Amino acid sequence: MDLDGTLLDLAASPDAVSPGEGTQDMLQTLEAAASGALALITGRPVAFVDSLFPGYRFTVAGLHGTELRPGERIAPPGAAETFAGEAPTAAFRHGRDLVRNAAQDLPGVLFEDKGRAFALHYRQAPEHRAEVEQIMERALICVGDGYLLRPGKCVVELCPAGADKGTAIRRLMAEPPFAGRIPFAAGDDVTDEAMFRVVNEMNGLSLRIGEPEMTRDSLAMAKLPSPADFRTWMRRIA
Ligand SMILES: O=P(O)(O)OC[C@H]1O[C@H](O[C@H]2O[C@H](CO)[C@@H](O)[C@H](O)[C@H]2O)[C@H](O)[C@@H](O)[C@@H]1O
Repeated sequence: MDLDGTLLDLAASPDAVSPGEGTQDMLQTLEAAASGALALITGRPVAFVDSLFPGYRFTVAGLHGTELRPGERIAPPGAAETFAGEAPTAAFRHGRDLVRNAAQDLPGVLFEDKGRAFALHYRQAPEHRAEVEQIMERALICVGDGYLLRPGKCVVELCPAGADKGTAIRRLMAEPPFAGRIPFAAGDDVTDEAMFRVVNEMNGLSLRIGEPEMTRDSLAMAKLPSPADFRTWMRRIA
């Protein structure tokens, strides 16, 4: 499942999210019931996800599938390294610094450094959307080949190309304990549609979270209006 807007309520800034009481226990219960076949598939870095769930490592596909780290139920702590792809190039670091500096001139626009990716958020300053898009388009030219822009909810991200949430599902489904199961994927954003496409191809179940006007064109076969509804449903299953 996806995190922001699916399991977690959306917040004003990237750092202001919290899983809320009981969510970690619920996920661990579901993970145990599925013999470890539960993964968090997110645009966040793996390290940020770990910080949300202290003392426990879930299986996480981070940075839209760029990073992959098996959880402690399927690989003991210490044994499970994060696969993170290529290290950032000098051009990437230069592009990132340009964007960080440009954000300082736009009140309410937030820069998020995610290691091998970065994002510019305009949730608190929607009037700057066009400038944010232009800054990120210039950054893409600056970092060169091997990267792409991902527009999301009040955000534009610059990420390594070559992976998305659909490729993350394929990689997970090729290995135990996921292999041979019917996949279920839940998400709330355009970047989650890649997961739904793959899960639907595998005759699995796909669920998009969001109000009906936002989810009308989704590939997902089922819809729920909010993260709170999703958590209630997951708790019932747990
Ligand atoms: O794939 P996800 O787990 O859904 O992550 C997508 C991006 O989510 C975060 O941004 C979004 O959530 C913020 C906190 O609620 C919100 O302020 C922002 O407007 C949303 O776009 C995160 O900051 C990004 O790094 C993720 O890629």
